[in-house]
Amino acid sequence: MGYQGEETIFALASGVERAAIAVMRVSGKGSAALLEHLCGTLPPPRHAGLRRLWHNARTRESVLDHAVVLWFPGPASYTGEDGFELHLHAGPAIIRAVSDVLVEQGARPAEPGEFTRRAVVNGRMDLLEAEGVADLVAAETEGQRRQALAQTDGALSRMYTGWADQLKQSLAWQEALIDFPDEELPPEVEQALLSGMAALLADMEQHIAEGQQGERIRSGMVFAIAGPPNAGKSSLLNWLAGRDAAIVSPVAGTTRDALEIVTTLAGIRVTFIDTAGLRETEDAIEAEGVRRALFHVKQADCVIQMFAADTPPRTVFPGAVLVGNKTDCGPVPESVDDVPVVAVSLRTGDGLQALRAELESRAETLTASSSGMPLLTRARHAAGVREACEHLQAAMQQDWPEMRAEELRLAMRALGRLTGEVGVEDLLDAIFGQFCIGK
Ligand SMILES: Nc1nc2c(ncn2[C@@H]2O[C@H](COP(=O)(O)OP(=O)(O)OP(=O)(O)O)[C@@H](O)[C@H]2O)c(=O)[nH]1
Ligand SMILES: [K+]
Ligand SMILES: [Mg+2]
Repeated sequence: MGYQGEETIFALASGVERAAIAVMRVSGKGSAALLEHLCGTLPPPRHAGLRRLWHNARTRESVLDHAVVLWFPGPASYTGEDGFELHLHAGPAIIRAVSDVLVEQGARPAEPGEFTRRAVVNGRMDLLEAEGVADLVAAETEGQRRQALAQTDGALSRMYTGWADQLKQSLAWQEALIDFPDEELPPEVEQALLSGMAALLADMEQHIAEGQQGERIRSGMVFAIAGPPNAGKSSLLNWLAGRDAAIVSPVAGTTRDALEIVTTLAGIRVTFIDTAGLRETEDAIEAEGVRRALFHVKQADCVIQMFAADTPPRTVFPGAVLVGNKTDCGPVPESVDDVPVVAVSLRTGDGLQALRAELESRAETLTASSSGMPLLTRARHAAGVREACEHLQAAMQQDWPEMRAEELRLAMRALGRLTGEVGVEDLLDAIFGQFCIGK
């Protein structure tokens, strides 16, 4: 603790859009001197004070603004360093004038994510929590907000740290087995060691298996609408979008290019893709459309398979939501291949509420954690846990005690890299480069 960034950095922490107030954030060694230069006396720590900001408070040279000032002495600050905030009137000329004084006095504009990076370097948060901050700032949906907030609160960090502790415990036992001849330790120790490792491995594997769910919440998911021509796929897309996004016509083969709309379903960001009607065709362009439709069916998190009342499908795509359209024209079968059919009419609105409920429940199922464990949210996490799993597996298969201990150490290191405890210098640039300036 007590680390002070040699360079004092500043950035506008509020957005660039027109607003009443702009928050200028400053952090680093020179903060106290800078704030005194601007407003004379420091307000009490973490208490808002109304101050005149001067070009130079000592000489009382030209007032820049009247501002609310907050003084955050380290180490109990966001970055762990001394820092302060100025709540300025948000006029561009004021922001420029204050920035100019800060630069004159030796501060420099912050790089993207530099405040949070300093917070990590100073031990105020770990890497996972920092990634949570980035996700929280970017969150657009309720699901993203909830997940990012949990990660910022350390839910994922605590789980990984707990796993690393269990590995450390196993390692301690393993080393005891190495150090003491086997007569002195009861055989149950070896047994307990192995069953502990097996239980941990099962948890990790479950976590990886649920990995997609967290990534789906974070980046959203894709529902592809597919089925034969004239089933009403484009009509469904327009209903979901609440506007005439796609061309609807009685001509079979109207849709060629896949068309996307983005909306929120049960708090999850969902992209719906309308695709070309699936059929054999001589038309080269339509054939390309069909090829793309099949590509989207394969890639999607969920397929909405549509058909018109009079032409039910012979086979159902795996996991599809089956929708029978045009109930106004005739009866729709209750199920196909034991898969229940949601019967609707996009013309009359019949069944659409039930369809929305079904789609929402799909969105929830596809993003739920069945184990109750916090979900991993990035490919980086999946790769790290997978690596830890591989070493743990290798440890369990090892008969040679020293090698087993080494595999346990490697598994611990893989988890340590996730929270940023070990060897992450190279990771920092990659992670913080994606932040916005001012965070
Ligand atoms: N009677 C009736 N007609 C419908 C209904 N839904 C859609 N239609 C009509 O069916 C025709 C085809 O609808 P589209 O939405 O273009 O069907 P599509 O599946 O996108 O067709 P392609 O893009 O050619 O594959 C249009 O004339 C729609 O107005 C419905 O519930 N009842
Ligand atoms: K059509
Ligand atoms: Mg269409």
